[in-house]
Parts: sequence; structure tokens; C-alpha cells
Amino acid sequence: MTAHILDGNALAKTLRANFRQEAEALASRGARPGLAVILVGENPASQVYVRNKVNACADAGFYSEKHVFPGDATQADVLAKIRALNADPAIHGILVQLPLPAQFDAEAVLDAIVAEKDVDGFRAENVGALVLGLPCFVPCTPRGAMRLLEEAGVDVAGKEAVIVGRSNIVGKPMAMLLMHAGATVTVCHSRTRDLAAHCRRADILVAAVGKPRFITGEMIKPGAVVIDVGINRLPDGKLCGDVDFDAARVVAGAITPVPGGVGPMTIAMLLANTLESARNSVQNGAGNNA
Ligand SMILES: NC(=O)C1=CN([C@@H]2O[C@H](COP(=O)(O)OP(=O)(O)OC[C@H]3O[C@@H](n4cnc5c(N)ncnc54)[C@H](OP(=O)(O)O)[C@@H]3O)[C@@H](O)[C@H]2O)C=CC1
Ligand SMILES: Nc1nc(=O)c2c([nH]1)NC[C@@H]1CN(c3ccc(C(=O)N[C@@H](CCC(=O)O)C(=O)O)cc3)C=[N+]21
Ligand SMILES: [Mg+2]
Repeated sequence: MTAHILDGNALAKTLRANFRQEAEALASRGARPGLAVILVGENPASQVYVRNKVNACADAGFYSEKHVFPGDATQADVLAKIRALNADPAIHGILVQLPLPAQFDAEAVLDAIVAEKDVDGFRAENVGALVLGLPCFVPCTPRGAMRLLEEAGVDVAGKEAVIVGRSNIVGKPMAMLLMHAGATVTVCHSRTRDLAAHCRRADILVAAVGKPRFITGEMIKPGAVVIDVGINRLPDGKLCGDVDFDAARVVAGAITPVPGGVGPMTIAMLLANTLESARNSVQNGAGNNA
């Protein structure tokens, strides 16, 4: 058996073309979707992701701004910028690239973004709404992973879903989305006993660990759908996921590659959330002049 490859690059490209049409429709109503990305410091990986986000905006006909601060910037500098962006009608989404340098209180910084522009969905109000099943900005990475499952034609209801990783930005919201979709969800982490046994029960296995090739072929149930969220840079400079792809693809029914799987979908869903925010602003009579 060779797994079906879930192509995030191709799906993201299709989505961006749809977003472009909606962006033009909103622009004609005075609200071209606008995203502001804040980057603090010179983390090379963050620089790549921010560049990808800005390029994706351009490709989808969105307005975007990039605000770069030096690594020794103060929290007050960044907060002042967030306040200005909160009040700027051309901006519908604000993203502060994580991680922030050590001198920052990341929670306080994210909290400064008004909830209406929290397109990452990281603020407590958003997380609460997600748990309650109320309208909210669904965090981009889990939303992208769910979209890939949909694309694969996976009927989630009743399935055993196992997530490895319990972070606030990936594992926890992913668990909530899968639960809402009807899966029986298990969340594993560094304290889990007999991780392999949990993983082998999974019809849907989501790896969000941050360790290269941590999930081996023997941990995968034959025919399972494997979603690899991990982005790891190897010493030779190449990217790899949290799943041993070559071993997994001969066991799994479907699998996302790294690169080209969840990563591009994260960026597509960031655009989707920004579009949603722009649409909300039109409904609330607060468009812009872009
Ligand atoms: N494709 C994309 O768009 C994105 C990719 N990523 C990537 O996804 C990966 C995960 O990111 P993130 O969630 O932020 O990472 P975190 O480091 O915040 O969380 C990692 C999780 O893995 C768990 N873990 C660590 N070691 C083990 C182990 N030996 N056995 C079982 N569980 C373990 C940790 O457990 P514990 O809680 O007990 O410490 C933790 O819950 C990274 O590679 C990151 O780069 C992240 C965001 C977006
Ligand atoms: N506020 C905030 N929001 C985030 O969503 C956020 C963040 N901070 N900090 C870091 C993580 C990580 N993340 C990725 C997004 C896209 C790719 C991506 O496009 N990956 C490409 C490859 C990129 C490359 O070549 O390095 C791919 O997988 O094909 C990867 C990782 C978003 N994150
Ligand atoms: Mg993290």
C-alpha cells in the first residue's frame, strides 16, 4: 500500500484564487482585506514564514504591511504599534509572529490585539468561543489540517483521532475541532505512557511534537490518515516533519508531506480569517478606503 499524498501546496493555491475573487468584491465595497504582520528580531525561520505570509497576501489581492522590530526592541514599542493597528481601518488582521524574544511577555502582547483582528485566534475570548462552538477565528494550523482531512474525503464522525502534542496553538485547538466533528479524541504529550499503543489505535493521527521523524512506521495503523504538523530544520538545511515519511507512506492510507502539507494550509487559513474579518467590518459599517 502506498499512501495518498495530501497536497497542501495545490489546495492552498486553489484557495488563494478563490480568496482573490472575494477580496476584489470586498475592495469594491471599500474593504480590501488587510493583514499586518509584526516580526521582532532576526529568527531566520520566522523571517521565511513572514515573507511567505506577505507573498500569499499579494497573491490573493490582499493589502499587507510588515512591521519589523530589532531583537532588542521593548515591549512598549510593540504595544504602541499594535494600538495603532487596532485603530487602523485598513487592517483587518494583526499577527505577531511567535516566538517573541525572551524579554517579552507574549501573552500580554497577544492580549493587546483587539479580538476582532485576532486572526490567529490566540486570545482567550477566541479560545473560549472555539470550545463553546461559537463563531470565532479558528486557529490557522488546525483549521488548515481539518481542511486537508475534508479534501481527503475523510468522514471524521466516529473515528479514533489521536493527537500527539498539547500546545495552545496546535494540539489543543486541533482536539477541539476533531471533537466537534465527531471523532473520539485522545491527546498525547510528553507524560503519556505507551505513546506507540495510543498512536496505533488512530484512524486519524496528528503529529505536532516538534521532533524530526518522531512518529515511526510501527506507530501507524494500516490505512490511517496521518497529518504531520511538524516543521523541523535538519543539520543539512532540509525541512522534515514529525513523521518518518518514507516509513509512514507504505503503511498509511493518506499522509501530508513536509514541506507542502500543513504549512501552506496554515497560511491559506490566515488569509481566510483575514477575509472573514474584512467581511465582518463591512457588516459593521466600518470598511476602509483601500
Ligand atoms: N505547519 C505549521 O503551520 C505549523 C507547524 N508547527 C510545528 O509543529 C510542531 C509543534 O509545534 P507546537 O505545538 O508549537 O510545539 P510545542 O513545543 O509548543 O509543543 C510540543 C508538544 O509535543 C509534546 N511532546 C514533546 N516531546 C514529546 C514526547 N517525547 N512524546 C510525546 N509528546 C511529546 C509536548 O508535550 P508537553 O506538553 O508535555 O511538553 C508538547 O505538548 C513544531 O515542529 C512546529 O514547528 C507549529 C505551528 C504551525
Ligand atoms: N503568531 C503566529 N502564528 C502562526 O501561525 C505561527 C507563528 N506565530 N509562529 C510560527 C508558527 C509556524 N508557522 C508556519 C507557517 C507556515 C509554514 C510554511 O509555509 N511551511 C512551508 C515551508 C516553509 C519553508 O520553506 O521553511 C511548508 O511546510 O511547505 C510553516 C510554519 C506558523 N506559525
Ligand atoms: Mg510553539
